[in-house]
Amino acid sequence: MKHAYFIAGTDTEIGKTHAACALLHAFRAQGMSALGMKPVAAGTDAAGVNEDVAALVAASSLAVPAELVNPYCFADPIAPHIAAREAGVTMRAEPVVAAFGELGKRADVVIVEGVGGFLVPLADDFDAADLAAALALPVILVVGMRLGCLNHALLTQEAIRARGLKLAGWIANRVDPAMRRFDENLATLQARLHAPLLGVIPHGVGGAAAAAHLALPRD
Ligand SMILES: Nc1ncnc2c1ncn2[C@@H]1O[C@H](COP(=O)(O)OP(=O)(O)OP(=O)(O)O)[C@@H](O)[C@H]1O
Ligand SMILES: C[C@H](N)[C@H](N)CCCCCC(=O)O
Ligand SMILES: [Mg+2]
Repeated sequence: MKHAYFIAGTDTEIGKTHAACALLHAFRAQGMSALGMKPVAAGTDAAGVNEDVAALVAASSLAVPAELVNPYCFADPIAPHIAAREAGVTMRAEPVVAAFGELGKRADVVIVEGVGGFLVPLADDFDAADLAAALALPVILVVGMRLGCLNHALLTQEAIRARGLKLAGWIANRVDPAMRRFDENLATLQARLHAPLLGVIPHGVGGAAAAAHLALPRD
């Protein structure tokens, strides 16, 4: 494995999966093999499929066992620690770290999507930030560009730093095409986030087309 990143977001439903898939395509376009991972997923369809996992698998260049891509999956689209408690499961870092290690043996790049926002609880004394720390990964922050994102992005930057993790870059994802003062908001984030802007993903652009809007992180 040459590169691996933890994809954090300013919130749930702001484009972590969308950006993670774009990054997988961007690395693949450089001739690297790339795998997506979703350690914790909440919400499945009638066939038991989680749409984030399906999207990451579709954007990956290799087929690997599902339990490596997604060690923890719950049916209900609710806060994952609640879904886990109801299922009688106590989530821990170790199975995720082990699965991540296996993925790393098979691909040049592993892109790990978090769950919800950066501090989402996973168990009584364990949250998504702990998971990123256990994996010891640099973080790429996806900012869902809409009113309110400045505060969410800056809080997340502080939380990443507080866990001793590196913010390797950030992606501005245009979830709200009608966001007012987009350019000024983008400039505000560029001034206050201490990491390179990897790109702006336009609204309605995904997959390989979105990859064309991204620069790969330097490290
Ligand atoms: N740039 C974009 N243009 C249009 N739609 C987008 C864009 N980015 C994300 N979306 C849509 O917004 C929704 C949320 O995106 P996505 O599933 O990637 O969010 P997420 O942060 O991964 O959410 P979760 O916390 O559930 O994992 C999806 O329907 C997705 O298709
Ligand atoms: C179900 C959803 N799409 C995500 N998988 C989980 C989001 C958890 C958010 C918890 C919270 O911060 O309130
Ligand atoms: Mg997602």
